[in-house]
Amino acid sequence: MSETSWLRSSTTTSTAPPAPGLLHGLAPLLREWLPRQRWFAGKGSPISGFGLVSATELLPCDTRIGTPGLLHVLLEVHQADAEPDCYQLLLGTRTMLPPALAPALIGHAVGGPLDGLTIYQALHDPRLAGHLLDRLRSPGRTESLRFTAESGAGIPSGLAPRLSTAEQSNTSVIYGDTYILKLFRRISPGPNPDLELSLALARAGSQRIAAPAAWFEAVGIYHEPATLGVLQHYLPASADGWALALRAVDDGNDFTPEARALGQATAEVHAALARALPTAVLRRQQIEHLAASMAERLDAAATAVPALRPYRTQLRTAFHDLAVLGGRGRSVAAQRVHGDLHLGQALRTPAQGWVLIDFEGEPARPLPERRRPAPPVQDVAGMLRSFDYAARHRDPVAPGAAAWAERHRAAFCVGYADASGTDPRSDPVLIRAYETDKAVYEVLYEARNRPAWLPIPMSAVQRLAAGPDPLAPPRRSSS
Ligand SMILES: Nc1ncnc2c1ncn2[C@@H]1O[C@H](COP(=O)(O)OP(=O)(O)O)[C@@H](O)[C@H]1O
Ligand SMILES: O=P(O)(O)O[C@H]1O[C@H](CO)[C@@H](O[C@H]2O[C@H](CO)[C@@H](O)[C@H](O)[C@H]2O)[C@H](O)[C@H]1O
Repeated sequence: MSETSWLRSSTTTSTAPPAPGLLHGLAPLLREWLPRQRWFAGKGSPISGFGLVSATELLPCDTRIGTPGLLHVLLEVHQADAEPDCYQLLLGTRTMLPPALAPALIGHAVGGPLDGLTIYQALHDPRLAGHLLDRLRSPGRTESLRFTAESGAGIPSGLAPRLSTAEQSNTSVIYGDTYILKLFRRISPGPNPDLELSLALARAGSQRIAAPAAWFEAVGIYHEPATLGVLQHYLPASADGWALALRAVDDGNDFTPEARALGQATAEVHAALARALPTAVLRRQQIEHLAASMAERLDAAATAVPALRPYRTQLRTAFHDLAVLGGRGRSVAAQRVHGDLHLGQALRTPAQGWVLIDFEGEPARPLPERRRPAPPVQDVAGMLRSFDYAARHRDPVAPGAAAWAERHRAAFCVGYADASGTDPRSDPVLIRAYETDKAVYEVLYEARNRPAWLPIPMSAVQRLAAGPDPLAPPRRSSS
């Protein structure tokens, strides 16, 4: 027998339970390997157990001629004091006998031998990454995996794959500078907003996004399909806004025309989202609830980061003012938004100008919350924070940093107003609440991930705690 089918005795389908044998073999390998992966969100807490959600053999390993197998796994990871998270793995399987793992793949081994096979990260193997593209080109089901191509996508075969080297929370493969496949790592039931929003925008004719060409989902496992990966058009020769802004700061160049164009692009995306997807009007109760959730996030962040505590009382006034706004009968328009907009999420392209990517929202928030309509000022606040980050990335208290940030923040708002008719600064209570909420999130993010960067959001915390921005342009009455 030349074909080694791992799952011959244990194939998982939507109707059959996963075989414990497979999990038993994989568990010790994964316990070591998972915490070392950048996308693994549960670092710092030991893994207490695994649950196999599904295992699908997309390609059997042929031990006779030495061709690799491709195994798709959804795995529940249990850790103390937390709900289990579900992760998506794409595992390559190759025989231990010659021809063994190619030198280029050795660094990407997960472990083995397991049933005589070495297990490795499949997307590093061009043959397996190519097989996945082939699977996306031909719609249909393989057990609990459903592959869909956008009608008329016409995805060609044989595009050379390369793994993206970008710092990211998921894993992406670029195919011949034509497509980029993002494989989501942490999986939740329901449509991933990155697919949901970019598909809605593409179908509405927006040029401000990378249009999806194909995607795949897990079906029959949860109460609704879970998005697993999206193949989008690749934007060649693009540069991300963060890199461009840093260069402008370092070279002393004026970046305000780009900031203004980015404000216009953001407003265009918001307008298209409001047309394409459900909107809502937030009234007293919802606004008070919003303010209360922001205050809760502040409390949680202050518990985790002592540096925040001296500013807590003053920062709370931003959320109190928001609640008062609701109490006075003001309503706030809400719609689907990007949810985690910053300069790194904007690509400057030669053909389309600014394009926004990664509509997933803040990965730490639960999916239903990320899919809820929100005031579009949430994205504006994210981008305003990003200009402040760019100005202070070398030295948070550099002379001139505050002025650079203010000029570019203002240019972004002017651009937003050009395209939408409304300057976000005309709603100072709303924008201060959202900017405060974002700065608090960033304090926690930096404390956990990049402690050396903590002074950047802390400088914003000090500014926001001091009260409403004295440099703000004429305001509309908030009552
Ligand atoms: N359509 C695209 N064209 C070109 N580059 C892209 C495209 N989509 C993403 N990228 C690049 O990949 C990086 C990571 O993408 P992103 O969607 O932010 O991933 P993640 O959600 O995993 O962080 C981006 O910063 C960008 O450099
Ligand atoms: O990369 P993600 O989209 O997952 O976002 C997370 O990481 C970002 C950093 O990479 C972080 O953004 C913060 O740092 C940026 C500079 O590196 C800055 O431009 C952003 O304004 C600032 O918020 C983001 O908050 C976090 O969710």
